[in-house]
Amino acid sequence: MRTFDLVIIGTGSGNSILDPRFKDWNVAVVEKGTFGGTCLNVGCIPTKMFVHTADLAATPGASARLGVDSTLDGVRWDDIRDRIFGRIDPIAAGGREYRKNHADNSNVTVFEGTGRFTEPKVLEVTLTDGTKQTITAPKFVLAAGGRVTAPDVPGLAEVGYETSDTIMRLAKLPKKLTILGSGFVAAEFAHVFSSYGVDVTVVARSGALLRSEDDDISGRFTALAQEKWDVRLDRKTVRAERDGDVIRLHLEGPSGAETVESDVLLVAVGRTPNSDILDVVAGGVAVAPTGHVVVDEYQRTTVDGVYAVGDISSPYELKHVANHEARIVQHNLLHPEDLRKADHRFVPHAVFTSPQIASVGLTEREAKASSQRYVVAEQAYADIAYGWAMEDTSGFVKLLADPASGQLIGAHIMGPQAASVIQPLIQAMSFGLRADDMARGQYWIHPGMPEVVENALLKLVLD
Ligand SMILES: Cc1cc2nc3c(=O)[nH]c(=O)nc-3n(C[C@H](O)[C@H](O)[C@H](O)COP(=O)(O)OP(=O)(O)OC[C@H]3O[C@@H](n4cnc5c(N)ncnc54)[C@H](O)[C@@H]3O)c2cc1C
Ligand SMILES: NC(=O)c1ccc[n+]([C@@H]2O[C@H](COP(=O)([O-])OP(=O)(O)OC[C@H]3O[C@@H](n4cnc5c(N)ncnc54)[C@H](O)[C@@H]3O)[C@@H](O)[C@H]2O)c1
Repeated sequence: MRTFDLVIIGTGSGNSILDPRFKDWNVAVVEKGTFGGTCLNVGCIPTKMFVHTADLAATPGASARLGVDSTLDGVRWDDIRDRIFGRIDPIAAGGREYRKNHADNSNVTVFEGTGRFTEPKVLEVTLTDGTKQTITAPKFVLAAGGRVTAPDVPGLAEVGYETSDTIMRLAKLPKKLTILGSGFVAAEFAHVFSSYGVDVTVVARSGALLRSEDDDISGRFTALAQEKWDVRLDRKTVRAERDGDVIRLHLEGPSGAETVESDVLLVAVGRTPNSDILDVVAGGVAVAPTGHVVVDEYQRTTVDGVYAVGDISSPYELKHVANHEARIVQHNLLHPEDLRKADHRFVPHAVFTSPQIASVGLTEREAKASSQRYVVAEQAYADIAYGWAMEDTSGFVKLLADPASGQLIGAHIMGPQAASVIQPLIQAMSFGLRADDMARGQYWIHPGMPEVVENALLKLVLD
């Protein structure tokens, strides 16, 4: 058994923990897949590169009503795909090379294989050549992320479906794509592929897309989606079958039995933490019923010296959360006498679909359920100067605030650049700025998009 000072499992957010301050630590890094993890290789980065090209491809369709006539001559899938991964793959390879062979990392040993705990702080790694190595350390960081799941639908495993891990590398663009699921991945890839001219069907088991968003966002997004995609709501997927090049889903819905056919099926029904593959329970680490490793506010697991970060322990499953937690663990490893807490008070997210969506804090549904007093204000993009100039028809900001304290408790935006427009609201919530002070205590550039936030703030009726 080899002994290290620190073992890091997973090279997504885990890889960012090491810096020159660890130069005197004898560190083992364990990775079973591609260096860099989900966000770099199959998540945030490539998806947003596809979304950018989708936004470009969608422009001719949106600009004619403003008097700018252009046509989309075509989408060169092979070129888009190869350009994107031609930029990403070398970063992953470079990250691996740096950790394995660069002089900066002479204190780091990379184990390429799958780690599995056999007892507390003892990890057996099955290397890619099939051999096994056992390693131990007083400190561990569990950063093994999560993986795509699939529902238990008869025939599904046999039809050859895609997931977010595989769909971006398709050999050719499909004519017809069915997406099973109606969350983040579904909304983003429906936008990408429909903008490229693919005929998209979205199968949702509930009555709305993105239903964990505020009901106004989810409702309006679903209505817009129904204009662009074949949206099947309240559908149970009963069976899947392949018939030559066609994948057929048998559904049951409000009007009875129906089928949907396509040449590619994307399954996008969520992810599960990799705590089972890692057998953290054998390592003495407690796991929640969701499969997430249990951590305290310092990102400590139930085993002394063992920390966890990112999707393996976080219900948010977002890269900015994993990054924040990695910085907290980095500090806590280096300064055990001065531990820092992770801050999960106001975790925002954005869905890079069309229109873009961003949100932070409570939805109105959650505010109602919490029985706290709240006031609501809404502002349409169309009624601020820039949104009016763009002739935006669907975008809006919805704010919830506590009228007694003046504090914002939730912000929900659908519309152009929502992921950027929301940032001052995240800042206000994080630093406790009152909504009225925020509106009146600063200039808002005219005519800038953030005026939609200013006007929503001004509409809040506080005590
Ligand atoms: C399609 C898609 C788009 C996304 N877009 C966004 C976005 O726009 N914004 C955003 O904030 N988030 C986004 N996310 C979520 C984001 O990618 C994740 O939250 C983030 O990557 C999690 O990082 P992590 O370090 O926890 O895990 P990962 O990056 O998944 O890293 C875990 C690593 O551990 C390795 N590993 C697992 N088990 C073992 C084992 N037993 N032994 C050795 N190694 C192991 C894995 O191979 C992997 O490399 C997206 C996710 C997906 C799937
Ligand atoms: N922009 C971003 O930040 C971004 C983008 C993509 C993915 N992600 C992350 O990746 C994770 C995975 O994304 P996702 O879209 O797969 O998950 P999700 O949790 O966002 O959505 C899953 C969807 O599948 C549906 N579903 C679940 N079980 C089902 C079943 N048996 N049959 C039919 N539908 C079912 C759910 O109702 C939900 O609509 C998310 O949690 C998210 O945090 C983030």
